[in-house]
Amino acid sequence: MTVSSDPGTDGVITEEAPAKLNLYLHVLGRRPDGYHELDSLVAFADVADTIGVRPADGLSLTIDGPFASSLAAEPASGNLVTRAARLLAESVGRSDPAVAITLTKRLPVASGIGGGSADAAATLRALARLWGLGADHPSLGPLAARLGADIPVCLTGRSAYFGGIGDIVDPAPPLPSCAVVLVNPGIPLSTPAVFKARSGPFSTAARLSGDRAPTDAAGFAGLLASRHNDLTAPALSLVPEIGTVLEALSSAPGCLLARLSGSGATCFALFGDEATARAAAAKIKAAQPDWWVVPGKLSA
Ligand SMILES: C[C@@](CO)(OP(=O)(O)O)[C@H](O)COP(=O)(O)OP(=O)(O)OC[C@H]1O[C@@H](n2ccc(N)nc2=O)[C@H](O)[C@@H]1O
Ligand SMILES: Nc1ncnc2c1ncn2[C@@H]1O[C@H](COP(=O)(O)OP(=O)(O)O)[C@@H](O)[C@H]1O
Repeated sequence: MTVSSDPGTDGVITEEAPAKLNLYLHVLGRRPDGYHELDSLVAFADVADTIGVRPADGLSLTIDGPFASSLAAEPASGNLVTRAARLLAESVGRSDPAVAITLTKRLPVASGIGGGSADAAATLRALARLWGLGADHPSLGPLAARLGADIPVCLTGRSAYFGGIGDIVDPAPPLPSCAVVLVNPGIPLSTPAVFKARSGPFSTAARLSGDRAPTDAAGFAGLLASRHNDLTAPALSLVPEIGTVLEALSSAPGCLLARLSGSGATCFALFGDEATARAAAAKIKAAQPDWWVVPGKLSA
């Protein structure tokens, strides 16, 4: 996780909020409360929103960046960033968060890469630094879980398995260096709607055996190929364009694996090196100028 010096000369503390990718996602069952039990290997890409915090008279949130307009219609009080700030302030006995927060929104909203969850986790980390609480303050984990199923894994920012409904986070073995391309067709997809559209039998858990992942991207993609994302069929039923995105990624030269992330509609493909990923991204963007197409790499 990249962080700025602590704090910057302008008094702002920044934290990156990277895109989460579900390298595989198996749905194991449905609990009586409607939540689903999951088994997923989660990794992060070097494509991120940025959170900045600085002391102020009261709590405020300013959103900029290419996807700021996607959040313009929602009240700032409902944003996961301000909810995270209020909850952390309450839990450490601060009556008011008294911080000005800036969110630079580069990740598409409601797109299966956990941008909102990453923003909330980055806010918790930034405020823990601003308030001198320490990165392992005992309030952070429980607060993350209260804010959303994906947020505990985003708090660590490292590749991990998640189990339970996303609240059980276990370290994953070191992943090989992999280049990626992320593609979103510009259609938001609601996570509850996708879970609701899921049908059919449940899967079994499929963690990689042993404590090692292959050391090369091709071997790793081969292991992932025998796993899947169980939300692909319901997501496709709601947004058929996902099929076009997966085809564009799969047919790109050098693509090792193309898959939907989370509940979609963002898809990713793995490549052995960054030059090949950049070439694939340029070709897809030229054919589909309205899509969000970003090359990058998986973080360690
Ligand atoms: C599906 C995943 C996979 O990583 O990612 P996204 O597609 O959202 O990025 C996550 O589990 C999403 O986590 P998150 O987006 O935090 O979900 P939450 O806000 O807690 O839940 C939103 C809704 O999704 C459904 N939900 C979520 C998680 C889960 N394990 N089972 C569910 O059934 C429930 O209907 C819930 O009300
Ligand atoms: N900071 C935020 N960024 C994105 N979405 C947010 C944020 N705060 C609240 N939300 C809400 O969370 C929903 C899910 O957003 P997001 O995390 O981008 O999607 P996903 O869970 O599919 O990866 C959005 O539709 C929006 O209403």
